[in-house]
Amino acid sequence: MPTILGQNQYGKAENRVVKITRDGDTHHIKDLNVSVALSGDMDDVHYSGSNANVLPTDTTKNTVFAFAKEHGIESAEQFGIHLARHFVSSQEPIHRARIRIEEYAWERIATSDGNSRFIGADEVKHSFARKGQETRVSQITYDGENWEVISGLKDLTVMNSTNSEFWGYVKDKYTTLKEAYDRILATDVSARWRYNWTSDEQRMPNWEKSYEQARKHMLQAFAETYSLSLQQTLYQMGSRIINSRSEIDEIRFSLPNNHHFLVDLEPFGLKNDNEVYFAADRPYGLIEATVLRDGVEPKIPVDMTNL
Ligand SMILES: O=c1[nH]c(=O)c2[nH]c(=O)[nH]c2[nH]1
Repeated sequence: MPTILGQNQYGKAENRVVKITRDGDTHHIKDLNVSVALSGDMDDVHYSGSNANVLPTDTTKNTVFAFAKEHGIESAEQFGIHLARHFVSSQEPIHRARIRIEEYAWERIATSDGNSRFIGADEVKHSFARKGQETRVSQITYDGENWEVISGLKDLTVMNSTNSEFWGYVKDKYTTLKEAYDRILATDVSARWRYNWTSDEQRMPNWEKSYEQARKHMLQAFAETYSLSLQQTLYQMGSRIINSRSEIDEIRFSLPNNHHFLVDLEPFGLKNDNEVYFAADRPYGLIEATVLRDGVEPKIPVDMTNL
């Protein structure tokens, strides 16, 4: 049966590019997921395997990262226009470029009043929470006598674009990680906290207020901790909640370390001055721990996935 080639397109999908623009100590984030699909004179590669007209998908990926540096990311639309025009105008066999972009929105984390290192600023200049992501969760257990209330949240994505280091760790023959003195620290917070209220219904906590306050303290601790490891930041987040909310005795975190790797732009003659990052989705470090009020028995399960 004779066959003919129908519609075809190719390119690199889901290039996760994060661009930090540093305006003094105020940072701005653009976080995009960019997919490139090119089409044109591509019969030969399908019919005979000749790659003579094929710009590698790897090159389309590099172009996305290089353009983030060269042209900046003013808007997703503007960035997509630059890319599409480039592929069609620079490659004779390419007649059509479709650039799809998802943009993840971030908002600045508000600072605490008083003893913050960022007094005077309403918002931390380099700390962000991703918009509209999180899910609030709770588990209520009652045995006819006593209550156990565990509340928390998951999928609250946060990022510090500076004030994070990681060095001084153990190095064995398999260690290749370079020490970092200014890295991005990003995680999807999953936290569960346990209330010490168990029975007196007249003295029940105000659940709405407690949730808002616990969330706020946790975010402020994330933003205000100069981090030497995600473990240290986790402990600060937990102890900030325990110290500021007397109704909460225990909190457990599961924090993926969402790695952001600086992209090597040297091959394109470009200097990457901590601006353009590849946001990797896996594998990721997973940092988990419980923070307790001193003297309290831990009760939140180690594995919180079903909680
Ligand atoms: O904050 C971190 N903690 C680690 O334990 C770790 N391990 C690693 O490779 N990177 C990091 N970062």
